[in-house]
Amino acid sequence: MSDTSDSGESDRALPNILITGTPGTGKTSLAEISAQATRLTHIDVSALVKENSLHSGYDEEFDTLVLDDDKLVDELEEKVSQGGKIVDFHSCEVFPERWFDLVLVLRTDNTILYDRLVERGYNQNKITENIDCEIFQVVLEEARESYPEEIVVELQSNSVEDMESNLSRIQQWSQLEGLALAHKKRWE
Ligand SMILES: Nc1ncnc2c1ncn2[C@@H]1O[C@H](COP(=O)(O)OP(=O)(O)OP(=O)(O)O)[C@@H](O)[C@H]1O
Repeated sequence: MSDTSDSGESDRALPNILITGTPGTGKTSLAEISAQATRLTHIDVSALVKENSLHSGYDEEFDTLVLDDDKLVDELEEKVSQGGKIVDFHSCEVFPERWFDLVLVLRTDNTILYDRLVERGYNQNKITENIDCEIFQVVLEEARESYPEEIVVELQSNSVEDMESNLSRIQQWSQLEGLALAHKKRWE
């Protein structure tokens, strides 16, 4: 069953949310607690890429896997088209625009992000690359270029209070959007 009608409108019964942002900004943490608090299912893309070898090798310099975009999109298409997913990944331009009803870009202050990346054991090269990525807000610009501006929301993710506030916004939004989608389906 296609998930888009001729107008490109999705006919998902439950919304899809993408949580993106520089590595270390808290995507997986927020996605996990949000899935527990809503009817949305969490898809940790980084874990999926590793488990299903959705990459074309390993980049020694930046200590990272080289993503195979086509393999990833093929793997996710059916799952995401059903709706009701909260997807977390540090990049967003690889995904079709029609997949998501809301794109949350997490932002973290550089000093806080630096400490998190050190704690995670990243090498200096990888830390510098990610801090530069956050300073130049690479992921936010990528999200704004890839999705309609009105569905891209920037959220601070520095503290536990921020995480709690972000969670309650996701809970409220997913309930409202879920109602709206159900209403739309009922009256189509
Ligand atoms: N809002 C927050 N306040 C304080 N600590 C946080 C917050 N969000 C995440 N953290 C902590 O920061 C670290 C990184 O979080 P997490 O793994 O969720 O980031 P991520 O963006 O998913 O990283 P990656 O993209 O590498 O998977 C974890 O130790 C987590 O507990």
